[in-house]
Amino acid sequence: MAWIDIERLSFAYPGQAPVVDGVTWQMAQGAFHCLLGRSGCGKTSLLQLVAGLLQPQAGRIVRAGGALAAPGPQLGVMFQSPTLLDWLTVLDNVLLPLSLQRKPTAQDRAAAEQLLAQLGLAALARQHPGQLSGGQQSRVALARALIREPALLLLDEPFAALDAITRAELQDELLRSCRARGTTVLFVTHDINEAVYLGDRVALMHGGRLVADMAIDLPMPRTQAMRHGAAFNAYAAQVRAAMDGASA
Ligand SMILES: Nc1ncnc2c1ncn2[C@@H]1O[C@H](COP(=O)(O)OP(=O)(O)OP(=O)(O)O)[C@@H](O)[C@H]1O
Repeated sequence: MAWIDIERLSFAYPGQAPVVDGVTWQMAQGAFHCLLGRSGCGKTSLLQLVAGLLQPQAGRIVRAGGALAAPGPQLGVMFQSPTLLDWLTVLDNVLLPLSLQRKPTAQDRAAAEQLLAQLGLAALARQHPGQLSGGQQSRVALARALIREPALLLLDEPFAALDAITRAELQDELLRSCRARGTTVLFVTHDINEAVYLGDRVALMHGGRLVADMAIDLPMPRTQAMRHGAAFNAYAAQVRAAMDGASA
């Protein structure tokens, strides 16, 4: 059974045609699902529906693991812009989802320090976000999304603004973190190579509809060398063809 079962979901902004139009989609627990599509096809709107930040006009989302609050302890969210608070230290930014609800404990602080260390930021814990590079800020935002060990992680083009090398590093760190915790991931991107590298499955959206949901059967863990291999390129070509077919 699917962990998240999206049934004939539709959503329109007031006075407009639907931007999510009868989407049916199953997400398996612990799997990395990429949602790929051209700009404006409705990816962010669908992610916000899954997050509970928008309410559908038709259809429903059934969650086998119980209702997910938005944003609650079971749900982590990360957007393209890191949206860190500059008056807080890096460590306190990571602890923010906890400190909005209660006073962080010594154990919470140790967990945050450990996450920062895993993401190569141990030395920057007492700095403020304005003193960090864009890639370092994205790492802090990723640590903040992971601090409550959410069952479901929703990411909306989180690495789109980064240079290619930093982006590749963060993709590997994200995969490692999510595999280690068994996190279910919905990752929105418009980059075919990113979707194929990260995804167990790549779902394709076009004009508000989900037009394909393809399995990517590449070995785990992914390695950067795979990007140059025949299997990776065959999947990228398959996804590209499906995108071209959808817009033909
Ligand atoms: N708050 C809003 N009010 C009205 N229309 C909106 C709003 N947000 C998005 N839209 C419109 O809904 C459509 C889908 O937008 P959405 O952000 O979901 O697409 P997307 O696939 O995520 O695009 P991108 O890749 O450019 O972020 C677009 O035509 C957009 O202009």
